[in-house]
Amino acid sequence: MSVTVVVKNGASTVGEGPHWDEATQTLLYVDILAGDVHRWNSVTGQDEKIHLDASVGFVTPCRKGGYMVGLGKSLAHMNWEANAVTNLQEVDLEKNTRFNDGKCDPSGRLWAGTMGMETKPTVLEHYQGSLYSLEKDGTLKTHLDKISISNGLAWSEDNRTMFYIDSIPRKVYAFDFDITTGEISNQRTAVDFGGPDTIESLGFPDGMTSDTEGKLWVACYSAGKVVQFDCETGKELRSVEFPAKKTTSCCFGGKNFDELYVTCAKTGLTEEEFQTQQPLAGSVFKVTGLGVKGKPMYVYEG
Ligand SMILES: O=C(O)[C@H](O)[C@@H](O)[C@H](O)[C@H](O)CO
Ligand SMILES: [Zn+2]
Repeated sequence: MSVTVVVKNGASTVGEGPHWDEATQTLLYVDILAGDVHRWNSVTGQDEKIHLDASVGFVTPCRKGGYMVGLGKSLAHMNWEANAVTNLQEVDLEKNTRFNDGKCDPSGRLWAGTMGMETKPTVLEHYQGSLYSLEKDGTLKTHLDKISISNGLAWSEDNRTMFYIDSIPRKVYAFDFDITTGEISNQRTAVDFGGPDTIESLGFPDGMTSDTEGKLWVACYSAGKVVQFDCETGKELRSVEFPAKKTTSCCFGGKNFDELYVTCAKTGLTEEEFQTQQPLAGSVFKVTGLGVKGKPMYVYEG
């Protein structure tokens, strides 16, 4: 197994939301607080970016062209070439929140959640966020409220379970998932990161993905790790370490979906800490030789 840097310091704030675009062999990711969407071309090695006028929590391609982004409190469609953004839905009207992580489910519906504004990483007013879905017909549904940091999403191989992270309780939740109606029910804890004594070693669960064996790969923010968990037992199976502490999310990519791409944040480090301790903060990493695979990511079908 080896970890390499593919985009050194690609993000200047919070690198997040990696999405492998199979058709173009590019990796999309966001730099949340900078308001930037990045596109790294694995063939040419070029990293291009587009700047939007609010924070951007996630990016995901649309079947019809362009991308969906979580822009401030809006779900918006972005046309990269035209540098044009169209707001489709606005949420949390009375609240001081922003969209954070988002991802499409196996039927092409978009799921995304919000969080309160952090005064520094992981410090924020709790319970201000909600989890939403944007149906393929463009309607918005609210599924959960009182979320603190809405984060990673993943679905089981049989599409009957949805996994979802709220970073502050430090839990990966499982729900029964009805792919036809898009309803979630029967919330339980799949992985519990444990009590305060485990913050040092495991950090906060952040973004995640699943492999073809149905195991979850969870980025452990502030621990500099991505950990593979068995979602049936909640047990840690394997751990991959990175030369940056604020690991935020991961996805499988590459021609065979056997490479794990990992984003991380720089926000919260002083310039001195960045220079002397974590000069790779904000970079995008690639892990090869894991011996597991993911599969093509879902896109918005609306
Ligand atoms: O990456 C994210 O999802 C958030 O936007 C970040 O702010 C951090 O990860 C969070 O502080 C720890 O969970
Ligand atoms: Zn996240």
